[in-house]
Amino acid sequence: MILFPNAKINLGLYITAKRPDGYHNLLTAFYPVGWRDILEIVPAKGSETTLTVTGRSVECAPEENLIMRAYRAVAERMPLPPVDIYLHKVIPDGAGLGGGSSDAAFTIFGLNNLFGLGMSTAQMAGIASEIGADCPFFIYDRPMVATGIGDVFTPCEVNLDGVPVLIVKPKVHVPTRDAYSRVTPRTPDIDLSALLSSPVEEWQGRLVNQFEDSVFPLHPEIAALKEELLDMGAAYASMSGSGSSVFGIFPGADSAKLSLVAAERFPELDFFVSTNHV
Ligand SMILES: C[C@@](CO)(OP(=O)(O)O)[C@H](O)COP(=O)(O)OP(=O)(O)OC[C@H]1O[C@@H](n2ccc(N)nc2=O)[C@H](O)[C@@H]1O
Ligand SMILES: Nc1ncnc2c1ncn2[C@@H]1O[C@H](COP(=O)(O)OP(=O)(O)O)[C@@H](O)[C@H]1O
Repeated sequence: MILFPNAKINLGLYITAKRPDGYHNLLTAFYPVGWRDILEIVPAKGSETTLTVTGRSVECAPEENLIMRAYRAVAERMPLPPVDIYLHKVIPDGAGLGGGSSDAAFTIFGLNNLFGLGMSTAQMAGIASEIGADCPFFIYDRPMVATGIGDVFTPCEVNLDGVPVLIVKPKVHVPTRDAYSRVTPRTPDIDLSALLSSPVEEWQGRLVNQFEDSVFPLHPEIAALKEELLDMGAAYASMSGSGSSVFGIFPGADSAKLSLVAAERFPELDFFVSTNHV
């Protein structure tokens, strides 16, 4: 079975409270984009489950890879044969794009289909929530307003079909835990679903990622990249999640031309132009 785990961006992100367990409640919209890894799951040749990673290197031991954690979380609950898993890593990590969480969620989904495990979407999301706060979203993988720790969902309408979104990853890596430790929670006076259903030209200045307040002073190159996307004509630009990726939304632009412009402007950076949500 071959799967193509996709990345996400956050459209607005507000950290509303610190919880007694150390996690934070937030308000955000998750928006799936077409930057994808390649994941193959096949019945094992031997008696053990294996993971082989190619492409971009993932900075953790194979058994700590979120894919293996997802396999073990399913195997704890039901009989599961060993599998050989092949990951070709494309999505940058430490990027606020949820690439590792997506791999884990697609592993749960893939095992469910490959072996006819009969898990419901809600059961799969429940297992995903043990892997990471971002992980359950990828089981649903459609535009969602999220609250709680990012695990309580309401579908939302975002009118970006066919609109190019340019995502650029600066070289800096922002650890999620550090980013959360620097924010001061506050409750925003905003109706996020209503704002997202308004034209994208009305978002800048009204739709905010609160992580920018603490991440930009530490990493001015991320702030500069956001400004550059606005200079290039983005109707809206923001950092995604806890960074370090920045994205710009370009209504009316030609995606192929935008890719060429990005390749000229950011010759040393990873970037991707996504035109449709998944
Ligand atoms: C910030 C967000 C926004 O979508 O995304 P990324 O920037 O990572 O993509 C997410 O909340 C990241 O979710 P995820 O990356 O799955 O976080 P986890 O692995 O569960 O947690 C990593 C650490 O972040 C902090 N954390 C995470 C989620 C949350 N709601 N509150 C927190 O305080 C905790 O300190 C935790 O130890
Ligand atoms: N399959 C995976 N892909 C990417 N990162 C992974 C994976 N498994 C574990 N990790 C670890 O998770 C961290 C980043 O996860 P990721 O979800 O890509 O973060 P972010 O959304 O913050 O960019 C990295 O430190 C990496 O070592």
